[in-house]
Amino acid sequence: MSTDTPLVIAVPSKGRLQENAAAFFARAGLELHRPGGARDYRGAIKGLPGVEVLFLSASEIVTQLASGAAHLGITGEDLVREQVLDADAAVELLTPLGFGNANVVVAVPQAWIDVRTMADLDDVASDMRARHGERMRVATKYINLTRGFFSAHGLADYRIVESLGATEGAPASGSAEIVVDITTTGATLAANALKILDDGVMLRSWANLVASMRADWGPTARAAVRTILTRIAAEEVARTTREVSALVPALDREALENLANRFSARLPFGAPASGAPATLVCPAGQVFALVDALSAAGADHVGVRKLEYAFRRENALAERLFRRLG
Ligand SMILES: Nc1ncnc2c1ncn2[C@@H]1O[C@H](COP(=O)(O)OP(=O)(O)OP(=O)(O)O)[C@@H](O)[C@H]1O
Ligand SMILES: O=P(O)(O)OC[C@H]1O[C@H](OP(=O)(O)OP(=O)(O)O)[C@H](O)[C@@H]1O
Ligand SMILES: [Mg+2]
Repeated sequence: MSTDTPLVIAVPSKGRLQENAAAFFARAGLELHRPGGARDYRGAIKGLPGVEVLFLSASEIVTQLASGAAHLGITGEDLVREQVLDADAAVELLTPLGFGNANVVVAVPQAWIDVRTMADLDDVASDMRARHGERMRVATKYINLTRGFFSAHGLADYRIVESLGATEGAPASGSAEIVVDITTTGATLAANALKILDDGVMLRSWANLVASMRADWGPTARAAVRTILTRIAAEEVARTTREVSALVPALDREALENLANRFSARLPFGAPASGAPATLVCPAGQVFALVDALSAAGADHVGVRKLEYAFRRENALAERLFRRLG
C-alpha cells in the first residue's frame, strides 16, 4: 500500500561528516532548519514543503535507509557495505560527494617485517593455528567486510574481536594480533606502529548521496527529490564549468562548433546571430586553453564567469534514481 508521505532526508548530525554535509546542502541552496535546536533530531528545509530532515549519526543513517524509513541520506560507503547485507538491492549510491574519504584496510604490526601481503598473513594465521592451536585475532568493527575479504583471499584461520573504538590500540594492548579499520592520513596507524598490507585495501570509501529502494516513493516524495537533485546538479555543473563569452565574427557556425568540441565545451544558446557574442560553457580545467583559442581566432575581449547555478534539462542524478525506482 502506497501512501503519500513526505520525503525523509537523513543528514549526519555529528562526527566526521557533519560539517561537510551541511556545507554540501548549503551550496545547493538547501538551508537545513532545525527548529528545536541541537537536541531535536527532526527538521526541515527552508522553503521546501514535503520534506522532513532527520539529524542522525552516519551509521544510524544507513539503518534508516536500509529499512526504508528515510528516502535519501548522506553517509559513508564503508558503513553501507558493512551494515546492509544486500546493499545493491536495498539502496542506490547516487554519487560520491568528494569528502569523507577513508580506506578500510588490513593492518599488521610493523614488527612483522616478513608479512607484506594477504598470502603472508595466511601463512602467519595457519602457523599460529598449527603451533599453538590458536586462531589469529582481528580487531574490527567491520565484521562483514572483513569476513568477505578474508574469505575471498582464502584466509580462514582467524577470529574477529569486535571493537567499538580505539581499534588500532588492540595489538599493543594484547587483545588482538591485527586490525581492520578505516584510515585517511595514516597517522593513527603510524602512531600505533601498524602498517597496511600491500594488497590490504578492502574498500576506498567516500561520503555518498544514497537513496533507499525500500522507502515509500509517493508523488510528494518524488516531486521533492526532483527539486533537491536538480539544485544539487545545478550547483555541481556551475562549480565544475565556466561560462565564456566572446565576439568572434571570423568564426562561422561550423568553425565555432568545432572549436567548442576541441575543448569539450557546449554552446548552450547555439551559434550566435551575426554581430552577437558567442557563449560557451566548458570544463573549468579547459578555460584558459579555450580563451587562447578564441583570442587566436580574433576575439578582442573574452569574458569568463563562474555561475552560481547552471540548471539543465537533464539531470543525471534524478534520471538515475527514477530509472531505478521505475
Ligand atoms: N578520518 C576520517 N576522515 C574522513 N572520513 C572519515 C574518517 N573517519 C571516518 N570517516 C567517514 O565518516 C564516517 C563516520 O565516521 P565518524 O567518526 O563520524 O563516526 P563513527 O566513528 O562511525 O561513529 P561514532 O561517532 O559513534 O564514533 C565513517 O564511516 C567514514 O565513512
Ligand atoms: O588515518 P587517520 O587520519 O589517522 O584517521 C583514522 C582514524 O579516524 C577514525 O577514528 P575517529 O577519530 O573518527 O575516532 P572513533 O574511533 O571514535 O571513530 C578511524 O577509526 C581511525 O582511528
Ligand atoms: Mg570515527
